[in-house]
Amino acid sequence: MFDVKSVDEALTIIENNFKDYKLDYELTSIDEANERILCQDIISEEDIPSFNRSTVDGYAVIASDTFGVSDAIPAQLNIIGEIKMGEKPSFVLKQGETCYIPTGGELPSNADGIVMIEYTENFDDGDVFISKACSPGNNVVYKGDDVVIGAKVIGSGTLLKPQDIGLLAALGYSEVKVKKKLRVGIISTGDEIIGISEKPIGSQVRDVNSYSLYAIVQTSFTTPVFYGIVPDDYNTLKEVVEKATVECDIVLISGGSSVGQKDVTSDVIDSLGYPGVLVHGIAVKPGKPTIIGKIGEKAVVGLPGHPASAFVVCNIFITHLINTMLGISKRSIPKVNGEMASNYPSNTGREEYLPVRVEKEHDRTIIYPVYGKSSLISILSKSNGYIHISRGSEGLNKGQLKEVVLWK
Ligand SMILES: Nc1nc2c(c(=O)[nH]1)N[C@H]1C(S)=C(S)[C@@H](COP(=O)(O)OP(=O)(O)OC[C@H]3O[C@@H](n4cnc5c(N)ncnc54)[C@H](O)[C@@H]3O)O[C@H]1N2
Ligand code: MOO
Repeated sequence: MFDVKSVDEALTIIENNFKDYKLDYELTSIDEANERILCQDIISEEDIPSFNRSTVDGYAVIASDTFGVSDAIPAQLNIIGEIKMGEKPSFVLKQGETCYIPTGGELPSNADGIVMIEYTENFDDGDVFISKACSPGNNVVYKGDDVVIGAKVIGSGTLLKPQDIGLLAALGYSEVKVKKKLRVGIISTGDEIIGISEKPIGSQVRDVNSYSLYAIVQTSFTTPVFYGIVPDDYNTLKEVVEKATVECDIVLISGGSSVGQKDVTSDVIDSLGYPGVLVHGIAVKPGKPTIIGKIGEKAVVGLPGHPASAFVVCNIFITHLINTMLGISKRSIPKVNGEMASNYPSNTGREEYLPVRVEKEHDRTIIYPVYGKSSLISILSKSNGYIHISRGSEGLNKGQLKEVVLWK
C-alpha cells in the first residue's frame, strides 16, 4: 500500500538521492554546444577587444582639440590618413591632426575620442571642420573593456545559451567540455497497451505515454530511448527494466504503479537492487501512485498509467530529477500571470497541478481551467500550461490572480 509523501518531501528525496550523480564529459564543437552543460571554467586568454576600437564612423581626434567647439566656431583639423578595418594604424596623431575612422576601426596612438561624421564637414582640401566637442573616451571601446585577460567568463555547470556560444567564439574556443547527455529509458506497461500503428480490438488502447513522455524529456542535454510496451508480467517487466537500468541514467515506467493485483512496477524496482523504492505515493493530483526508486546510482521511476497523470508527473518530478542529476540550478521556466475565468473548487487533500488554457484577451490574461478526468487524453491538448493549487486550499475564485507555468 501507499506511504504517501508530500510534494516537497518527494522533491527533497529526489535532491538528496540524485544531486551527486556523476556523468562523464565529452568534447563538443561549439556549434553543437547550445543548451549543453559546460564542464570547465572558461578563462579568457586574451583581452577583448584586443585594441582600442571606434564604435562609430567618424574622425579620430585628440579630445582637447575639440573642447569648446560648436556649429558657429568649429575646429579645423588636418586629415593625415584613413584607418583601414582589420589593420593596425601606421601613424600617430599629433595635436591639430585627425583621421577618418570606420566603426570597429583601431584608434591611432594618441587619439582618445571619435567625432561622428554627422558633426564634421570635409571640403576635400585636406582639412575637416569639427562642430561638436568630444570628451576623452567618447565613442571608444578600450582594449579589455569587454573581457579582460585572465577573467573567468563562464563557470563550469552553466547551461550554455546562444549568448555564451557567441562569447566562446569571441575567445577562440572551437570546442568545449560538456556533460554527456543523460539517457532516459521509457517503458510502457499494460496487457491492454498496443503499438500506435495497430487497431485496438476489445479494450485495447494505443500507447500514448511512451510518446508524450519522450517529447517532454527530449532536450539538448538528454537522449530519450524507447524500450517498448511490456505486458503486466513481473518477470518480463523485470528483464526490460534491468536492461534499461544498465543502459540509461533514468528509467521511466508508466502504468502498473498503483496497488492493483497486476501492478508490479514497485515490486520490480525493489527486486533490482539497493536501495529500491524510495517513495510510493505522493499527495498530488494527479499522480498519487507515483513511485520514485533508486538502483545503485540510477533513478527508476514509476509513473501513473493515466496519460494526463503521467504527463503532469513527468513535467513536475522528472524535470526536477533531470535538473538535479545534471546539476542544473538555473533553467528558466516560462510563466505568465493571469486571472481565473471561473471559480475552481479544490479540497482534495493533495496538492493539485491543474492543466489550464491561458489566453491574452485585449489587455487581460485569462486562465481557463481545463476540466476532465486524468484518464482523458484530449484535455491536455487543450491546455498550454498548469497552475499549482496548494494542499490546504479550498479552491480558487473567479478573478483571482494566479501564476501559470507554461508547458515546455
Ligand atoms: N485502489 C486504488 N486504485 C487506484 C488508485 C488508488 O489510489 N487506489 N489510484 C488511481 C490513480 S490516481 C491512478 S493515476 C491510477 C494509476 O494506475 P497505474 O499506474 O497502475 O496505471 P494502470 O492501471 O496501468 O493504467 C491506468 C489507465 O491508464 C491507461 N494506460 C496505461 N498506460 C498507458 C499508455 N502507455 N498509454 C495510454 N494509456 C495508458 C490504462 O489503460 C488504464 O486505463 O490508478 C488508480 N487506481
Ligand atoms: O493521480 Mo491519478 O493520476 O489522480 O489519476
